[in-house]
Amino acid sequence: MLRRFHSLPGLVAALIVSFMALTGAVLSLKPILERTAAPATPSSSVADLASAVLAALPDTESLVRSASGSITAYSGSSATLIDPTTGAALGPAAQSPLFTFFTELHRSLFLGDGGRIAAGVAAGAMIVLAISGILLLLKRMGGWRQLLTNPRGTLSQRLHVELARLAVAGLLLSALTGLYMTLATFGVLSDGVDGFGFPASGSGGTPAPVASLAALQQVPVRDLRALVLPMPGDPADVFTLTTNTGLGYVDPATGALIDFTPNAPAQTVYEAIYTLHTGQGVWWLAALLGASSLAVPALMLTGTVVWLVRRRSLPRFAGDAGWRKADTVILVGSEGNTTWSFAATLQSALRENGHAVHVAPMNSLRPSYPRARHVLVLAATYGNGSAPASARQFLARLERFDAGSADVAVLGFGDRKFRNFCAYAERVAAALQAAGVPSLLPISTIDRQSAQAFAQWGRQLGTALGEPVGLTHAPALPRTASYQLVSREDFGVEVQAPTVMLRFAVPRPNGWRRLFDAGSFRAGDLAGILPPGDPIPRYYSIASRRSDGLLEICVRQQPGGVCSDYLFGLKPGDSVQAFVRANPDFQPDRSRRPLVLIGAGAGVAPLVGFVRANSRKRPIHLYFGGRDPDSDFLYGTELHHQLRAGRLSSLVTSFSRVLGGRYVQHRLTDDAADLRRLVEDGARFMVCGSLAMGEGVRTALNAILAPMGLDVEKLQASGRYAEDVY
Ligand SMILES: Cc1cc2nc3c(=O)[nH]c(=O)nc-3n(C[C@H](O)[C@H](O)[C@H](O)COP(=O)(O)O)c2cc1C
Repeated sequence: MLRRFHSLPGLVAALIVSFMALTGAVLSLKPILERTAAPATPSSSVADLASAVLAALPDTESLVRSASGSITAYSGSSATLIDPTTGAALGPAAQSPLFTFFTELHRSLFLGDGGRIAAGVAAGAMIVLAISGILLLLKRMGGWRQLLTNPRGTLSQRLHVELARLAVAGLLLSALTGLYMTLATFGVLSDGVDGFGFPASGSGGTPAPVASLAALQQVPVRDLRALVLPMPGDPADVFTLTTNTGLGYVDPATGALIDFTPNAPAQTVYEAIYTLHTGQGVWWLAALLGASSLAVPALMLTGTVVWLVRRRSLPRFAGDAGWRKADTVILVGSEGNTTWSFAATLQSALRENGHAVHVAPMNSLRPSYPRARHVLVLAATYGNGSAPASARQFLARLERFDAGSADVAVLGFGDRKFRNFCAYAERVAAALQAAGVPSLLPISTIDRQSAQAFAQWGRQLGTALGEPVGLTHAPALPRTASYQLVSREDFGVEVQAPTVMLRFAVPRPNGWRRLFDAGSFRAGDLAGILPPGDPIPRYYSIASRRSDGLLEICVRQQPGGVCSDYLFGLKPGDSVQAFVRANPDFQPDRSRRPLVLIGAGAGVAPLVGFVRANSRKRPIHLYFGGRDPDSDFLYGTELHHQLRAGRLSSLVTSFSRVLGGRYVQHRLTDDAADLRRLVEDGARFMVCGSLAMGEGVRTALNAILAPMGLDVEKLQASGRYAEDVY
């Protein structure tokens, strides 16, 4: 919803908003130029100034002081620029035709009231864009604290975020004040100016010299806005004096101030808002507003690219029946998009059978589907059994769901090497059952995108529907790039734990392609590697950052492992097909509380990356498990260096193939008292390694935490325990 708010009015209003912003940016030059030519603020009085001007220009009818401090004397149709200190005439005052043109263009596009309304609508659109953008950013970065951290994603996404962060305050200010001024123009809000009352009449006495008039002597020139002189030959006429604080009249004979009316509060507000919008008299504000406005076309361009990329990444389904007409609804919970390709195969098989099919993300679950007889939910699982991106709102939406006469089948997609195999799909199936939605089929699961298992499920579905459903699925290849191996280091061969540290050069797309490049990554993210001839990627945790220019992973050779065998065979100069994938569930939080990192073998790779990035020197305690310090102590030299540099507070190692060898979980038990103290200080745990090691660590930590009334599950529920085990 938020995204739709940010993109739909965004694209529709982008052009007019950009136009308003660019004309506004031109106008912002005016206060800046005026500032460069600004006269010194004189300390003299209005009486002295008027007297000096009248001596030089006896026909002067009025004096006007601009927000930037320049003074103009008007007489009939002639306007003369005045030196505010001496009152001397400096020459004819000419309005810049450029600024006059742009002012009118910006206010009304030369279209009268219609243009003024369009300008107001553009201001409203800008407000919607700015606020929805801030909320999206908060969601994306994970809260206020993270708002200023480095953005992620494609170059266009990063540029969009960086520019928006710089410009949003100025743009919101321009838009809010612009909208206020439009509403004031049409009388919806008051500008506090109710027209002038009748000017008071003077005493009718003989006019005294202007320099001697007390009321004018008391007003310094810096407070003057305008002084209208009395008509010569009209003894009853008076001076009309407008100052920063109000409007009054001055008797030309006695110099007394008559009927001074202070500005109404609404006028003061209007004037403040006018200044905030135009930056008049405040050059640095004008510069800020102008610079923010210049960002708008760039935001429009990068925003459009972001929108196009997102659209391109969502699979398109030809012949979608729409949710109102569909008899079968397929809902997809996916993060890496592969489940969408299974949905496409299913959709086309059902359409061939004559079904009206609608396919949508699980997040788009509607309160009801009027004609649906079957709802088929295809859901992947992520992290610790959590929902993939396109399903995060599903369970909340389910509370308002009325299945009507439809029944439901859930198909889970996952990977058995994770502890919570298809756990999210199971949660969805349980929630549907609890909501009383009748079941078409019991839940089934697909391990590692198995096309055979999918075809088998198709046969079960066909039996339940009473029609053959042939699901022949050809997995779609993920979009990859070529990563060339720069160097490799081998470990653990002597202790039967061959592990290789591989460093690849990060490919940099050329020219405009960089805008679409999603190749940014940080330690803890995943490198998806495609072994030749195999469409299913294998994921490895990354130890480096994109800015290092290298993608570094550690791979343990698995007996019969297709991908690990392939990677072990690589020589420097060889290339692999790979892509990177964010792994937000396995990232250190931004707090300064202690971090306890536990890793064994190749699992230490992302943890070393977290230590490298610890420039704030947050307390980090690392437990490393291996077999023999002489053979598989990965990153041993570097970790000792990080200890000396203060990025690592303590390093505890544990080797299993040495005399009295032990596993890393045993070292945790040795340190139980210290660990409990760290937990009291709010420590967070991050564990990376094999499934068996992950289980051992859990068991040890549960025993350590028990006296505190805590366990790993509780820490996990409060976001203080993350694991990446396989
Ligand atoms: C970072 C990551 C975490 C995963 N966590 C789990 C998990 O906890 N349980 C599971 O069964 N599968 C897990 N998987 C496997 C995915 O669910 C599986 O590959 C699925 O087919 C991906 O579908 P998608 O590409 O549509 O998102 C994980 C995959 C990745 C990349």
